[in-house]
Amino acid sequence: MERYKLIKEVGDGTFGSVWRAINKQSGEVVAIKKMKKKYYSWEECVNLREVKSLRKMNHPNIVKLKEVIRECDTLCLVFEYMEYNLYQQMKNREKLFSENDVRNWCFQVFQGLAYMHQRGYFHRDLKPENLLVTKDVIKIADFGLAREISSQPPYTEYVSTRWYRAPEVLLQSHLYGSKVDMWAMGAIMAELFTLRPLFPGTSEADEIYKICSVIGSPTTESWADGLKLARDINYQFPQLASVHLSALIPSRSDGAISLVSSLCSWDPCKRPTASEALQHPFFQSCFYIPPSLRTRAVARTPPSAGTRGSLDRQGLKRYSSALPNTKFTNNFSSPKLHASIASGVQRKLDLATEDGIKNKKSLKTTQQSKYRFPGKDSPTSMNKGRTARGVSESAEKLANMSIGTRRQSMGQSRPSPAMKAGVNCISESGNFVLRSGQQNPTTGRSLTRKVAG
Ligand SMILES: Nc1ncnc2c1ncn2[C@@H]1O[C@H](COP(=O)(O)OP(=O)(O)OP(=O)(O)O)[C@@H](O)[C@H]1O
Repeated sequence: MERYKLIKEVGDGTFGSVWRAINKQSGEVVAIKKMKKKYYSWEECVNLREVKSLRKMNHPNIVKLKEVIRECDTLCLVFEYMEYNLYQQMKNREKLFSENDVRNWCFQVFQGLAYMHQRGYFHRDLKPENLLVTKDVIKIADFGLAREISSQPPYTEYVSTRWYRAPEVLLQSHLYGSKVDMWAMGAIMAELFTLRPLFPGTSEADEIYKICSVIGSPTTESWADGLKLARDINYQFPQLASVHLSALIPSRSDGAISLVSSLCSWDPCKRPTASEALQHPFFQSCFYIPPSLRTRAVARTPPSAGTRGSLDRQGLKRYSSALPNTKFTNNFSSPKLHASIASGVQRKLDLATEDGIKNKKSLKTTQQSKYRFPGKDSPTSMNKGRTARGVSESAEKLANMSIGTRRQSMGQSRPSPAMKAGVNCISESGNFVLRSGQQNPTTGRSLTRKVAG
């Protein structure tokens, strides 16, 4: 760690505090995530989900893990540095993003997701805070909850930030998969368009209520499996009609509305895969430029997005049924500040109401979304209890909405017994470098929690 100079804390998440730092030798600016938990063995570090999954990823839209260092039982993950997260981009903005901005970002994220899903991983915690931006390039970060698709369900940990959490996870399905990322992307896309969260639930029950009030309560046709999941936990969906998304996301193209609508389908099987999303007519003007083919001529284009001349017929056909009577045009209307958006509804989770799930009122009242500040009082903060206890509590809470409970069995990895602390390092190349005896007494210090920027 003495090779790096820490400059400024730029993020404080559940698992680690993130610092902007400089590599003293090369001058390279990096982001160093200092994990809060102590790591008493190197095995523990290399088996960490974030390390295991990220080491296998090499994609322009996935944040690069450059180095892993264990020093004095503190684990530090060294990443390429990114300037902002998407939430920071949105929070103080008054003017809406253009449809092209949203298109370019989403096209890149879907490429990262398609790569990740094809490699057998899904992220499980996509949210604006985990999408990092430098100039017009966007990358997926925070693989702390990433799962191998081939790993054996049931998945029992507390998963994803509530506002972006897929209905099958809210209903405690143990068999969910990569489509949870697609749901989250639908919610994120809508938020990018309006600068307001689409489903700002104040509790898990309210989250389902908010979803029902936007996409309508599920039916046998729209999600038979979901009705069964609800029956299993004695949960009754509130009966609500859907609202056309164009009313909530005004002044956006039919293609944009159609994509958000298909991503936010109750039934995971009806959500497009990331590769299918890339074929959606919304992206008809985008194309992928493989890194090896990039030239100076396209240097100003985001590394993985460009302009595609011709409409992808297959994509149009696939999606023409998503919204009947939808015409796909390239005629994107200029964003107008909708009155309700201009009024500045933002988000802050009322923590007091989180437990109000037992209060049946929470199922009936549509809560007003409020301002949210990064790292504080956000639904993210609820993940601070991403523990076995958190799961059983949430399961119980949801079941308490009506009658009866279904208990989950939960496993949580226990830290290995303390081992002699040394300095371990794994580099970008994937080679292990053991640097024992280079302990830096200062690196074990505890950091104050502070959110910068
Ligand atoms: N590579 C990076 N470059 C710049 N900033 C970063 C980088 N990685 C993370 N950050 C900042 O730090 C914040 C927290 O990082 P991260 O999500 O990895 O931590 P976490 O403890 O896993 O958080 P969470 O509570 O979301 O699980 C991010 O939202 C982002 O603002």
